[in-house]
Amino acid sequence: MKMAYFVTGTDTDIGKTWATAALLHRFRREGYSVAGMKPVAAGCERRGGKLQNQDALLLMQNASVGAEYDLVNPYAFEQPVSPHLACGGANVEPAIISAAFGALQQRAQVVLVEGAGGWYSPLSLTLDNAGLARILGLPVLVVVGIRLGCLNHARLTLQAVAESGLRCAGWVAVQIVEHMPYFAENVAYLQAALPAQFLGVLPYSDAGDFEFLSSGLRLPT
Ligand SMILES: Nc1ncnc2c1ncn2[C@@H]1O[C@H](COP(=O)(O)OP(=O)(O)OP(=O)(O)O)[C@@H](O)[C@H]1O
Ligand SMILES: C[C@H](N)[C@H](N)CCCCCC(=O)O
Ligand SMILES: [Mg+2]
Repeated sequence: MKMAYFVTGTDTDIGKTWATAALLHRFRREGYSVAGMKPVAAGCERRGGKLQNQDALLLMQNASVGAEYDLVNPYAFEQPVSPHLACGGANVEPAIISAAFGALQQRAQVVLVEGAGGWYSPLSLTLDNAGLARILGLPVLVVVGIRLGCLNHARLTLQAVAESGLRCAGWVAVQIVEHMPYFAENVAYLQAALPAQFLGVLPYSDAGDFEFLSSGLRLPT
């Protein structure tokens, strides 16, 4: 059986990549072969003459199948700004992303596709995360970085996903702030407020041991 999800979040820098890496391990623990994808990345370094992005490299490190860099991250832009600016007017072709996604699906039973920024963040001058998720036709996982302001961002994101006509298959709370006052109460509020399955908490960690961090997560259904 093939499964795939589009991973979005309440903002940039709130734990999407960490949650995606942990979920890759969670699926691996159930015996699935897994791959991650970061179709559009802004904020890349040149390695061996090629632009590469840390999120894409982290997803590759935590996958169970091998894949060429360009399949995991077909669009790599240098500047760490919104992709519609970083792309310098270059076209982001959904067909290229769909083809790379299809190739990953040939290799792995589970493919997790990490967006850039949040649900309505642009990926180019003509495409945003919501549009790409619709083109790929994937159920959506929402990562909520638990910090002040996230209750509003999380509810807005779930509403926007529903308006896009896509199913939200679950949400993950990431403890991105080590000592967040009322952390548990904020998570409890979201469990009651969000119309989607709660997949659990990714606890705060200095280490980034994704196998260990994934142990408290449920698989989406
Ligand atoms: N559970 C955690 N514990 C401690 N720090 C974390 C945790 N999750 C994420 N972080 C920190 O927050 C930073 C941002 O997380 P992450 O890279 O997953 O965000 P993102 O939402 O994927 O960002 P982007 O929009 O750039 O893709 C990480 O580099 C890491 O340092
Ligand atoms: C550079 C950063 N880390 C992300 N990759 C891009 C975030 C884009 C956010 C755009 C926005 O919604 O304002
Ligand atoms: Mg990321």
